[in-house]
Amino acid sequence: MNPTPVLSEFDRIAIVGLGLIGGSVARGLRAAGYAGHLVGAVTSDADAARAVALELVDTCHADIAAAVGPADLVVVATPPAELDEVLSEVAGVCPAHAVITDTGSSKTSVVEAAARAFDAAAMARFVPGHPIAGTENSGLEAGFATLFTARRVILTPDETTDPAALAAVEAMWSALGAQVSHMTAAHHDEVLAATSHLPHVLAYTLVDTLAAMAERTEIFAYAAGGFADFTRIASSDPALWRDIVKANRGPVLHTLDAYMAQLQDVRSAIASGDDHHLHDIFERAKTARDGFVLQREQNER
Ligand SMILES: NC(=O)C1=CN([C@@H]2O[C@H](COP(=O)(O)OP(=O)(O)OC[C@H]3O[C@@H](n4cnc5c(N)ncnc54)[C@H](O)[C@@H]3O)[C@@H](O)[C@H]2O)C=CC1
Ligand SMILES: O=C(O)C(=O)Cc1ccc(O)cc1
Repeated sequence: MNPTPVLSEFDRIAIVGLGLIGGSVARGLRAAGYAGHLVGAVTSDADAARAVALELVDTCHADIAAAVGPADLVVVATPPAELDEVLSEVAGVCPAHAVITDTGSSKTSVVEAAARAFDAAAMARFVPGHPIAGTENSGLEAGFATLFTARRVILTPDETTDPAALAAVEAMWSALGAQVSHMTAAHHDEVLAATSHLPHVLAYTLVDTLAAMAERTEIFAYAAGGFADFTRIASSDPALWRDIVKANRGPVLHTLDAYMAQLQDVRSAIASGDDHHLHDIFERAKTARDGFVLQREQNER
C-alpha cells in the first residue's frame, strides 16, 4: 500500500529563511515524505549554494521573488526585524492562490506587519503561526527534522482567515508531528511573554549579573547542572531576542513586573527569616512544575 501523500496538493513549498526554524521545516517535510519541490530564499548566493549542498531544499535563491513567485505555500521563517520588508516582497510576488504562514515568536506584531503588507485577499490566506519548539542555536546548519515532533504549534487565525488556508497550514504542522492549537494573537502574546520571553530575559540577566562579578571565574567554574539548565537559553541569538522582546514589549513588561514583585517578596522573606513564607513559595512552585512536567510527558507519549 502506498503511504498517504504528504501535502500533495502543494507542488511547490517556498521557505523564506532557512535557519533553525525554516531549516527544520524543510528537513521535517522531506522526512515526512513530502514529494513536491522545496524552494528556499536566503540572503546571499553563498548561503543559497550551501542550503542546496546541505540538502535542505531542492533549489534556493538570494531573491524572494524567484523563490515565492511560483509557490503554492509560503513559510516565512526570518527574524522579526526583517518581517516588514519580507512580507512586502512576498505580497508583491505571491500567486493569488498561495497560502502564506509564518513562525514568529510574537503574533500581534506579525499580524500588524501582515496588514501593512497584504491586501484583504492575501490577508485571508495568511495564517499566523508559532511553533513552540526551538533551541539556542541558529543559522543554516541548526535545523533538524524532528524539532517539531510532539511539540505544540499555536495558530492565531481570526474571523477573516480563509478556512482552506487554515486547514493547509494545520496539515503542514501535523505532517511535521506537531500538535496544533488556536488562540487569538493577543492571548498568544500574553502566554508566550510568561512562558518563553520572560525566561529568556531572566537567563540573560542572571548570566550578565554574574559575569560582572569579581569572582566570575570561580562562579562559572563551580556551577552545577542546575545553573547550566537555567541559563542554556542565554546562549540564544541576542539580536533575535532583543527583537522578540521589543515586538512583545507590553506583555513582557507586564509579566516582568509580576516577577519583580514576587522576587521582592522572596527577598523580604529571606531577609526577615520568614521560613514558612519562603517554604510556601518553593512548595507551590515545585507542585506547579511537577504537574507541568507530568503533563508534558503525557503529551509526548
Ligand atoms: N530560535 C527558536 O528557537 C525559535 C524561533 N522562532 C521564530 O522563527 C523565526 C526564525 O528564527 P530562527 O530560525 O531561530 O532564526 P535563524 O537566525 O536561525 O534563521 C533565520 C534565517 O533567516 C534568514 N534571513 C534573514 N533575513 C532574510 C531575508 N530578508 N530573506 C531571506 N532570508 C532571510 C537568515 O539568513 C537566517 O538563515 C523568528 O521569527 C523566531 O522568532 C520560533 C520558534 C522557535
Ligand atoms: O531553546 C529553547 O528552549 C526555547 O525556548 C526555544 C524557543 C525559542 C523561541 C520560541 O519562540 C519558542 C521556543
